[in-house]
Amino acid sequence: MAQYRRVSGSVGLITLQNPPVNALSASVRQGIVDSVKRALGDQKVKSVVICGQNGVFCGGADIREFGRQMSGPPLVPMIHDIEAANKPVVAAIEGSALGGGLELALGCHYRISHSKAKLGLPEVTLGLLPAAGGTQRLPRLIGVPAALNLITTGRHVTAAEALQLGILDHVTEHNTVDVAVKFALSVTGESLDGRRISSFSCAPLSDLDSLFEEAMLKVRGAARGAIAPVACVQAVRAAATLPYAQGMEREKELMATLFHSGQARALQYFFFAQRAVGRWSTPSGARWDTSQPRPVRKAAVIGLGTMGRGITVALAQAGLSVVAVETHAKQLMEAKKAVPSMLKRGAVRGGTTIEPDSITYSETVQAVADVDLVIEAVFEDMALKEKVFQQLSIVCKPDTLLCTNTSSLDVDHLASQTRHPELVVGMHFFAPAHVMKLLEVVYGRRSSPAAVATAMQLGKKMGKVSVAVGNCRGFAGNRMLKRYLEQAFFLLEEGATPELVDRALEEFGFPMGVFRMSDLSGLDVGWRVRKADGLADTSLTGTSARVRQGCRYSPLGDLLCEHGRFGQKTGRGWYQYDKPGGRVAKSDPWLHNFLDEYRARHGLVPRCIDQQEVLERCLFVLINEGFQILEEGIAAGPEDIDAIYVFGYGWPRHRGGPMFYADMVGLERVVERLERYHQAHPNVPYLQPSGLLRRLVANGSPPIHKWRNVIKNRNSQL
Ligand SMILES: CCCCCC/C=C/CC(=O)SCCNC(=O)CCNC(=O)[C@H](O)C(C)(C)COP(=O)(O)OP(=O)(O)OC[C@H]1O[C@@H](n2cnc3c(N)ncnc32)[C@H](O)[C@@H]1OP(=O)(O)O
Repeated sequence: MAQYRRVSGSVGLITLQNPPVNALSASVRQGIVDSVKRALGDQKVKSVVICGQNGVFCGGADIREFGRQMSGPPLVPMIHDIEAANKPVVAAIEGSALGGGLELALGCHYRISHSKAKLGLPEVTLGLLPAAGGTQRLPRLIGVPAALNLITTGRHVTAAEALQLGILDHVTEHNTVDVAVKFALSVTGESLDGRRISSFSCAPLSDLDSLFEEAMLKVRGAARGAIAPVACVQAVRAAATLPYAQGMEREKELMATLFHSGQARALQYFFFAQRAVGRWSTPSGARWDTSQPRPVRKAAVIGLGTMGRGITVALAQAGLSVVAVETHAKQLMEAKKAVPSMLKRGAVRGGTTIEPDSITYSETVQAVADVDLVIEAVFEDMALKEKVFQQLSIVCKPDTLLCTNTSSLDVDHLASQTRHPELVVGMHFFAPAHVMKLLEVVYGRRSSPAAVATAMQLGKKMGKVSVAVGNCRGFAGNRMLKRYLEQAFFLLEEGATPELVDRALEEFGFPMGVFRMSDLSGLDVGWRVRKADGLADTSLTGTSARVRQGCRYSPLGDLLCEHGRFGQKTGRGWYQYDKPGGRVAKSDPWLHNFLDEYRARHGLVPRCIDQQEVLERCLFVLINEGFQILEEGIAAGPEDIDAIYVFGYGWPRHRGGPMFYADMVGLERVVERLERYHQAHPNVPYLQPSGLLRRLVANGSPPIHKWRNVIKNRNSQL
């Protein structure tokens, strides 16, 4: 709703009231319409101020209303009537003016903002465009290039930048509503002719066609198949080339195609999913709202390889004082050079400064005696990690939280090496650790609720999306990835090429297909893990070469490594590169020959494989593992898995995440295809639909937001 009152004798003050962000729900829109009518009809009122309660102007349209039957007054005529008013209307912006909130402000005659406010049109991130006149008013106000940038990226700008761009008329450090009321009094009676943005023309540009061509190329390149950025460019083009009324028609048309699209549904689901992962819970009953995080002021990182350096930077950027430990003198020396320059680059990007003395370096573990939390990031070797945890348990304060950055090893086993296993959790970062948004927080059997809460909160402080997951081989992300990789190898055995598989996945929206990705991260990484697991044994011949533990196995990756092909670093992998460290993947005749010979050796007759099979085999098996993970309680809900895949593995956000994608495709279809592939490949057990997936189908395939009920019912019967 909106509250209306008269202040300072002649100013009608309209306050939007819909906590927490004063989103423009039906009742808020009705409140605005009623209040504006009242203010304009009251002779004592000479000017109007619109603000939001609790220090937030408006977070935009109420996203929760989108999937439902829309009711209440529509935004476009509401904003039109404000702009057409014959009394000055001033927007008093505090906190955020986003989406429909900024569009409302653009309909006002003046905009005054607090210096700490953020403004933007983030609709594109929800699969939409600013359809309440935003695409037509903003270019008229600030020019086409700047408006294109804001509308196609959805980025939030500070009040200072908004003032510079011309979005704001004034920025204040004081009480914004008081300043706006005084300002409203001062402009009473002045002409509003030059204040209605819809009456402006866009500033002329010499070569409009090439500007829009370039913009289109840029968004298509970055969008990976997302349709909203393209529609945003088309709508801004309408602003630049058509009169306002026709531009508004075009905006409406384009919005109509986006509003009910699967991409908009996916992106809006993902908006809430990201926030849902913060409300974590574990099967033992620990929860985000009942667990108290411990304060962490000083942290340590053990091991300054690539991951350790990134983690050190992330901690320092979060304002912690960090002890960085590396026992190898050469590695320590290199880290001492690399970390400050990573910090410097980060500071340039983020416009911040980090005190270089917030990091101290040491060659001995003894240096961590007084820290609140340690993150171990040594080489992925259990014996080495065991030793580090034994040492830490002796050296650290008894209440120091001990975390491991392992990507797959057993957190419970590491906890058992310490005196306080309840203080041990996994903090699985993704490379580069100071850049990637994802953090898997892995709780062990004995991890205390406070330990989980502390790691989750520290992740948030570092700007990460922290997802709590249980302890199992590979946790959630890598466990699912293993199934995806296996299928990709099997497809090569059956006749596919790396190029075909990668093209299918890239057209789906992944930034890189599985083989290009493996070349980038290094084929030796997986080889080492498979060797440690006793899988990589290329001395086996005949049928046993392609079977391990009774299941189908492909030694293709192991064979490539034996040929010294580790990917980009060696200049050869699934593709060839112009030199070791080269980045541009080129098709490699050697590899195709190698695949032909391999198939012939094993009596495999290559067949034609289409993109649909690639997607179904690779993605459905990954999704199936996701259901298994949900069933086992390793992840608490589908949102956790989706956040992991979007933030850590390049799953295209406009497809919502693997679990949302399964919901979109239809669970029956996923089961049907998995069963078919399992029949064709009976020695691949992971193609068999998981129990939870089958149960959901048996329960009528409820929508994704109801899956937790099915999981809960199952667990309560155990
Ligand atoms: C057919 C024609 C139809 C025309 C329709 C007109 C279209 C208009 C387009 C829009 O306006 S779309 C909405 C655009 N706005 C946004 O994208 C802003 C989204 N919100 C944010 O970015 C942030 O929430 C914030 C405003 C910057 C605040 O951030 P903060 O970190 O302080 O809090 P959060 O944890 O993010 O949010 C708190 C709480 O509020 C919920 N929420 C936030 N914004 C909205 C919203 N616009 N609608 C509904 N709910 C919103 C958020 O989900 C959190 O609740 P939860 O329970 O924890 O999920």
